[in-house]
Amino acid sequence: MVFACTRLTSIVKILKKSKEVVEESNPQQRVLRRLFRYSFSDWKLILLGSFFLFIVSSAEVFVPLLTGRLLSSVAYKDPYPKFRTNLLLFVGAYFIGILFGGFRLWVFSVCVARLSIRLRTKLFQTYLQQEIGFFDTHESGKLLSRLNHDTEIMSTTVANNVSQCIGSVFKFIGIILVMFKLNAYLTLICIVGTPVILVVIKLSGNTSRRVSEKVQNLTADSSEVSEEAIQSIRTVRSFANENGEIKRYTSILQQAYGALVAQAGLASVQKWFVDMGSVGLSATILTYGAKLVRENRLPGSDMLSFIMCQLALGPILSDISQIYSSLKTAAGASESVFEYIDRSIEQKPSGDYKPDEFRGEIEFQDVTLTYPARPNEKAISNVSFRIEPGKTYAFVGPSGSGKSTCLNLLERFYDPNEGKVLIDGHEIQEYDHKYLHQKITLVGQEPILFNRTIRQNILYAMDENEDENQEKSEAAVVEQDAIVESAAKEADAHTFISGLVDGYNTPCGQRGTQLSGGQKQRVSIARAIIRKPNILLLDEATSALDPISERLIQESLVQNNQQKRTVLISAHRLSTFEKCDRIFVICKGKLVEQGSHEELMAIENGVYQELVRRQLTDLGDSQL
Ligand SMILES: Nc1ncnc2c1ncn2[C@@H]1O[C@H](COP(=O)(O)OP(=O)(O)OP(=O)(O)O)[C@@H](O)[C@H]1O
Repeated sequence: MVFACTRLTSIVKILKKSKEVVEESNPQQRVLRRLFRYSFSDWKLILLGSFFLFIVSSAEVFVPLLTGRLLSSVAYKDPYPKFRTNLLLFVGAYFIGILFGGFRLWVFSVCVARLSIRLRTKLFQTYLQQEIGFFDTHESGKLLSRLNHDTEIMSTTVANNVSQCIGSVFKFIGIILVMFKLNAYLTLICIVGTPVILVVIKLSGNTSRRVSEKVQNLTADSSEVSEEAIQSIRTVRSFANENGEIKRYTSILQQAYGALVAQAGLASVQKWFVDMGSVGLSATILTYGAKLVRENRLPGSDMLSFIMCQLALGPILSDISQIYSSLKTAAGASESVFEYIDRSIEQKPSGDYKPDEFRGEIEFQDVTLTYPARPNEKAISNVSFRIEPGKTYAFVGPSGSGKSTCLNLLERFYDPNEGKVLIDGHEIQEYDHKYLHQKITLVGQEPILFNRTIRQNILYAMDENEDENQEKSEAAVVEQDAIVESAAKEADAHTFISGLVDGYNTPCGQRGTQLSGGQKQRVSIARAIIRKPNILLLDEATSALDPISERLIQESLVQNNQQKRTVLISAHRLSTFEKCDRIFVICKGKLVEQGSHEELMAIENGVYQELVRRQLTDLGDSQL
């Protein structure tokens, strides 16, 4: 007895010490604590679920005791009244366990769903607030895997474990109390054996965490590959590289399979140890118990109850071992999710400057930008220019020279590493985010449409459209339709849209794949101008259009610029830029020439002159 107690105390000390060391050095513990804090915001539900669990566990604890009593009542002279009472109690305990078990399941499933929603919303919100450079350096497949897969692991594991853990603790305490009541010596044997099993669980849990981290990373890689292949199916098909993509995908799955097999093997070994430990314990108890019964120190029915209690302890320990290893899995998933949630945005936050008057005068002062994905290469360096409001400017130059980069800076996709971008004399960072993007709109090189109708895509730019579910009056819908139609006309899109069977209600497909390149460009121009921006940025926005459509759009946006917008165009075609008020010639990230078409043509051996000459002789600009 003394030996048993000493052993128990030393094991408890070792466990305590190792816990302190692990807590200090192991960030996983911090991550898990944080995850639990997330789930504890549903404390009322958890409390309710715990109450149901308490009832279920209490009912289950009484079953072994009642079984023994049921058996001993048969030995009475007139066994039936006693037997009936015990039978009723026995069935009642089971019934209560089943009934409240259902309630418990329901409450904890609600907790899982709520936690999952909270985690996903938080992570999605975090993603959307990151600077654009973040998306240049983080693969979208990985981000989506964290959002869909890892948050699911976190919520199910945590909520289920909270439930399982509370249930196991209740049952464990209840059963130990019943066992003490039946026989203290036998109970002490049980208690001494239990920590040994717990140490096995702990040791295997550490390895299991490493393996599960690997599985999660490989799962993220596989979603990256599959997502890229599906999104680029046209390129895959045109190079007949379906098998190559399948091979890439299956090779990652194979690696994940290897890790999963190792994980399953580890779980089995752990289960063997735990179960074998339980069997060893049972054999010891049976031997000693039989001796006590033989010596009339313990009634046979109590021995039976004790064995049933001890058998019930096995699954509880097994549950605890599973809780431990699945918590390790959740810790792996949480680490990467929290890493994103905690990421500090590497861009100065927008200010709150919202002037009543916005003229649209732009100034670049010695601007240099290095993209985060290519930190050793300057995309543009020391670029300075001034743009007057209400005029049209063009950025011209060879491919990759830095034209789009200048426009990206005006959208604040990136902030300059050096120099300043000023609008109406104020640094662009000072402006309120929403305000700035109401005043400046970009039509990109490869416009992306959403998987919605043409009408919804154009209306995407209207602020009041933020809540799509909001009911609108008939008059408001008619007014909105008129606005959409007028924007589409200005973008020369109305004719082709009206020609479609479903007109403005035609779906565009994912990323606009159900429309032609030129149609997509026109819808995206309509989407940009419906916002009535003061500064319109057109980055190769008409490159896919036929010359007639391009001329029509130019006439409405540039020549008949009734709203006196400032228009900045990045273009390769002479027809697009020659009539602009002023042209900036960008070459290798530097502003090398500026002036009107005529002024630039007058520069002997100038870059612009060469560019035009090559276009006219149809050589293209690739060698500039
Ligand atoms: N997101 C990015 N991350 C890293 N480098 C980039 C990124 N976008 C552009 N670059 C690089 O910056 C340089 C300037 O690119 P930019 O898109 O401004 O050229 P451009 O003149 O608009 O070219 P094009 O006429 O072909 O559209 C190029 O070398 C390009 O490879």
